[in-house]
Amino acid sequence: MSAYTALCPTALQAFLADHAVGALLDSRPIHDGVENSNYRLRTERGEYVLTLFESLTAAELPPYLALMTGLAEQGLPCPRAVPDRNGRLLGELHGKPALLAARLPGAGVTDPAPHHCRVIGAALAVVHGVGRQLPAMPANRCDGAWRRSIAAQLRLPRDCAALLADELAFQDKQNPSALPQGLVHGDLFRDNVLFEGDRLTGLLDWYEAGSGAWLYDVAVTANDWCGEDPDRLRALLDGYATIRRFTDAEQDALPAMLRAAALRFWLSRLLARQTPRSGELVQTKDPEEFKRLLLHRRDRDAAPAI
Ligand SMILES: Nc1ncnc2c1ncn2[C@@H]1O[C@H](COP(=O)(O)OP(=O)(O)OP(=O)(O)O)[C@@H](O)[C@H]1O
Ligand SMILES: N[C@@H](CCO)C(=O)O
Repeated sequence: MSAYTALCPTALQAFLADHAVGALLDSRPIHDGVENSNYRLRTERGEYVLTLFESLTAAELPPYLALMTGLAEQGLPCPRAVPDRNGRLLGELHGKPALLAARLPGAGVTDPAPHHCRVIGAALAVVHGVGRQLPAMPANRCDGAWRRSIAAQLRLPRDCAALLADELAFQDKQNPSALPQGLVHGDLFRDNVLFEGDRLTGLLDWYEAGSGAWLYDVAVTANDWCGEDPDRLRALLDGYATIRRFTDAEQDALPAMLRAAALRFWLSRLLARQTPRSGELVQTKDPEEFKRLLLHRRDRDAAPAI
């Protein structure tokens, strides 16, 4: 669970008084997420999620809020911000940028069936298609320069350092910018997606979104949803391809891209473990999970084909 900032009831009441949501009936921290502080609120008018941004600043947030609004207007199940009485989407609470959004129905899927993987694959391809009609986002932050800068900050045992050096060298030889590009979510893990039964009801947490290779987004999503399970991976790729066919170059690049996506989260989780943040209720995620997956993706015999 992450709730870095504790909510003071008086400050929360004052914040909500600026929004036409009625009186607060209940508030509780949300047991998922590692980046921001999230609270589930129930008021006289309905259910909401309050996010206090712990890293992104008020100046950095507008493109992400515009993106979520644009996607929701195109019919995708993305959070809709509740404007305050002056029409502003972003407020401030405890000195942090604060966003009130309508709570979407459904719950995260921890053990997805191939069916869920097919649905999320197709949804991702829809996102990529819809993104073409929206203003371009800044470049995805987790590129080769980012990898190198994180790697330079890490203190690792010798075997991990050797694996990292070898993988960085391999990835430096790839050319993701030659692949089809556009909007990428960048973090479409299971805990950023809601399902109600078999129906997809929420695509959350767009704060890693950017412009980049669509195949990178497919690989990030596939690594978390499918792990080492080939049936889930097949289903996710098939689902995606029902909306947009992969190009020949993407088919060739998939094994390397799955490695790049595993490397990206191994690095960010290692950094989070090494530089813990203080807070009320803080969770970090296990870097070993992505080290294991990276080793699996490097195994030539296990290399998947589209
Ligand atoms: N609009 C919403 N409707 C329903 N649930 C939501 C909504 N926004 C957030 N949540 C819930 O809060 C959890 C955390 O939200 P979110 O993923 O945005 O937080 P985060 O700290 O940025 O997480 P991450 O670690 O993925 O970066 C989600 O997994 C989901 O359960
Ligand atoms: N989804 C990320 C955390 C947020 O970026 C992870 O599981 O490491």
